[in-house]
Amino acid sequence: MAPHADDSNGFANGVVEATPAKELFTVSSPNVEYTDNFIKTKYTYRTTAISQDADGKYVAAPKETLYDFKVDRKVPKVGVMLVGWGGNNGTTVTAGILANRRGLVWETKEGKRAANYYGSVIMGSTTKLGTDSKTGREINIPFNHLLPMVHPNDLTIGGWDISGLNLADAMDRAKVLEPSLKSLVRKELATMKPLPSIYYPDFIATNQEERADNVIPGSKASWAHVEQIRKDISEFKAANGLDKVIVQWTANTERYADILEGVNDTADSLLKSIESGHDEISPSTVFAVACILEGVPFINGSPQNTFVPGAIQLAEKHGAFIGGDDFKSGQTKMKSALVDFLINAGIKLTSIASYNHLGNNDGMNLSSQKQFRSKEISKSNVVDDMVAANTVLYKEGEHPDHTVVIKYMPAVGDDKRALDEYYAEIFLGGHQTISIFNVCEDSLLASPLIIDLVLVAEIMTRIEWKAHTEDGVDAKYAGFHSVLSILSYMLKAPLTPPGTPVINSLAKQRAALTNIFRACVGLEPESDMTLEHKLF
Ligand SMILES: NC(=O)c1ccc[n+]([C@@H]2O[C@H](COP(=O)([O-])OP(=O)(O)OC[C@H]3O[C@@H](n4cnc5c(N)ncnc54)[C@H](O)[C@@H]3O)[C@@H](O)[C@H]2O)c1
Ligand SMILES: O=P([O-])([O-])O[C@@H]1[C@@H](O)[C@H](O)[C@@H](O)[C@H](O)[C@@H]1O
Repeated sequence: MAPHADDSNGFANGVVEATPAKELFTVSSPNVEYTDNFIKTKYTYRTTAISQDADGKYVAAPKETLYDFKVDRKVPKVGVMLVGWGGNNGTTVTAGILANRRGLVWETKEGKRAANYYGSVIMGSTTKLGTDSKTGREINIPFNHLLPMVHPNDLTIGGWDISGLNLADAMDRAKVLEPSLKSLVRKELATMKPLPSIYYPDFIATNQEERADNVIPGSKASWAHVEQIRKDISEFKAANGLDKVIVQWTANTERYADILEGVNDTADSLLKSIESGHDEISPSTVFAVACILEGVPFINGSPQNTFVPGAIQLAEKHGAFIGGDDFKSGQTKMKSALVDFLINAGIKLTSIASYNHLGNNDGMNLSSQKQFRSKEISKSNVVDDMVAANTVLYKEGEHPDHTVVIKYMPAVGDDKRALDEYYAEIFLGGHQTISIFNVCEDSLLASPLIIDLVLVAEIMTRIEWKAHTEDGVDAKYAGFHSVLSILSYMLKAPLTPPGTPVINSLAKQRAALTNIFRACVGLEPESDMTLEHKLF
C-alpha cells in the first residue's frame, strides 16, 4: 500500500510495506538451479580431516562432502512475539521497526535523524560477493541480499509482559528514545498491549514484583501455562494472517535452574515436571516447551539456562528450532573481538577485568546475586575457545584471570558504562595494558540483534539439505539441527548441538554465518586469499 501524505503526527497513514528486495545477483553455475519456488544447489563442502600416525605426527587429509541445499524463495509473512515486550529492548525494537517502516525523521540536539538499522549485521552490513572480472575490484552487497530474507519493516510484532503497561507508556518508562521520536510513534504504540504472562517470583529478582500486574494465575509451572502460551501464539498468527511466528525471550534474566535427574534432564521428565507443577521449571523453559510443541522457533536473549537438557531433547524430537543465549550487545561483543585479535596475534593475555554499571530495569534485576550469576557466567565464558586454541601461549588448563562486575546505578539509566582492562605479556618480558571506556546505549545496541535473530532464524526454516554419502544420496531433505548455532554472532553464550564445540570468536562466527549463506546459493566460502592479486 503506498503511503499517504504525512498526517499531523509526522508519519504516513499507510503502512509502507518494504518493497521486496530486488535480487542484486544470480549465480551462474552448473551446480545452481533457480526455479520459481526454490534455489537448489550442489555444494561440495571441503574440510581437512586430521589423524595421527604411529609417531603421533598429525596427518592432514583434504575431505570433501557433497550436499544438496534447497532454499524456499517465497518470503513469508512473519510475526515476532517478544516475551518481555514491555521492557527496554521490547519497546525500543518495536519503535525502531515502526520508525523504519514509515521512514521517520525526527529532531535531535545534533539535528535531524532518520530511522535506520545500524547495529544489525543483516541490515546494516555488507558482504563480499566476489571480484569484478574486469577491474579486479571487490564487489560487496548488503548482507540481507545474500538470501531471500524477510525485511524487518514487514514484521508483525506482539508479545507478553508481566507488566500491563501499553507500549507507549512502557516506552516512556524505558527512557531510551528521544521525545521527538517517541511523539511520532506514540499513537500506534499506545494501541499495543502485552498479553498477560506467567510469573514465578523465585526466578527473577524480588525487586520486579511491583511491575507484575499482568500475570496468568499460577506461580509455578503447569500444563495450563503451556496451553495458554500455545493458544496465544496460534491466535496471534491467525489474527494477523501470518505464515510464521518466531518467539524471543527478552524478559528479565532468571536464576539458573538446577538440572535434576527425573525433573528436567530428559524431554519426558520435563513434560512430566510441568504437568506436576515442579517448582524448578522456569518461565523461560515453559515458554520454550510451548514454542517447541507449537513448532515455532524460540530464541533466548538472556543468560539463564532456559534450555535444560530436557528442552533440547524435546526440540530435537519435534524438529523445532531453538537458539540462545544472551544478546551479545556491547562489552562482550568488544571482548570477543579484542581477545580474538590479541591471542591470534600471539600476545599473551593474562588478565581481563570487565566492570560496568547501568541504571535500567535490567540492571536492577541483575543487582540480585542469583540473577547476576547467570550474567556473570555468560560474560565470562566468551574467551574459553580462543584461549584453548592457542597452546603456544597457554598450557593445558591455563587461562587469563577474568573478572566480571556489574553494578546498578539508576542515574545512568540505559546508557551503560563499561570499563575494561586487558593486561598482556608481550615480547621479552614486556607488558601491554589496554583500557577501554565504552558507553553503550544498551537497548539501542540490543534491539538490532533481536531483529537479526528473527531474520536468521526465519530463513533457517526455509533451508533444507541432503548429503551424498558412499551409500548414495539421502532419500529426503532435512532441516538444520534444532539448535541453531548459526545464531552465535548475536549471542554471548552460543547454544550448540550437544557434543559440538562452542565458538566465541566473533570473526569465526561471522564467517560461519556468511559462508553457510553462500553455500546455500552455491558459492564457495569467502577465503580472502585474493590470489588473483598475488599470483601474476
Ligand atoms: N539491552 C541489552 O544490552 C542486553 C544485552 C544482553 C542481554 N540482555 C537481556 O535482555 C533482557 C531484557 O533486557 P531489557 O533491558 O529489555 O530489560 P527490561 O527489564 O527493561 O525488560 C524485561 C521485561 O521483561 C518483563 N518480564 C519479566 N519476567 C517476565 C515473564 N515471565 N514474562 C513476560 N515478561 C516478563 C519485565 O516486566 C520487563 O518489562 C534481560 O534479560 C537482559 O539481561 C539485554
Ligand atoms: O552484551 P554486554 O554489553 O557484554 O552485556 C550487557 C551487560 O554488560 C549489562 O550489565 C547487562 O545489563 C546487559 O543485559 C548486557 O548483558
